[in-house]
Amino acid sequence: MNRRLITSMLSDRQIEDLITKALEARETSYCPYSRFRVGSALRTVDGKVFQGCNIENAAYGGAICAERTAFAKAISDGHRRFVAIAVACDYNHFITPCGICRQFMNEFGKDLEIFFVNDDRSYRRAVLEDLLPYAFGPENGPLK
Ligand SMILES: O=c1ccn([C@H]2C[C@H](O)[C@@H](CO)O2)c(=O)[nH]1
Ligand SMILES: [Zn+2]
Repeated sequence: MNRRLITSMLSDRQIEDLITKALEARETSYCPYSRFRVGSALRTVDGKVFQGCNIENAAYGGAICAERTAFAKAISDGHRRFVAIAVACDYNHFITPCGICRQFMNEFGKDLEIFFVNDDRSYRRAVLEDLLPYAFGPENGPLK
């Protein structure tokens, strides 16, 4: 199903909850090198929400983004199916996931809704498939 042109699968209340949790998750960000705090909140199909933050490293390449932190927490707790993720940074800015995160998230479903959250709680919404067109995913690799 192509969900790009239709409205969110989430209710307004669920969207607001995800926004609150993404903004809150910034507080735990470990970002002494960039000073760019990012928080995320990932909702599973059964309604659980996992929060994530970016975690940087003295060896800069070892950093992990807020999006992948939330996915790692959820997957390692046994969840594989997700409906949406909200991402927020500290600025008046609609942050969008980096290329590594887009590929990482695509493994678990190109239908994922992504909410880019501004400091004032306003947001933009996209579907992962539109952020990573012609993706190489599990249906193309050795699992196909
Ligand atoms: O969508 C994004 C973009 C960037 N970052 C992090 C990585 C790094 O710690 C800092 C600056 O790029 O922000 C995220 O967590 N998510
Ligand atoms: Zn990323």
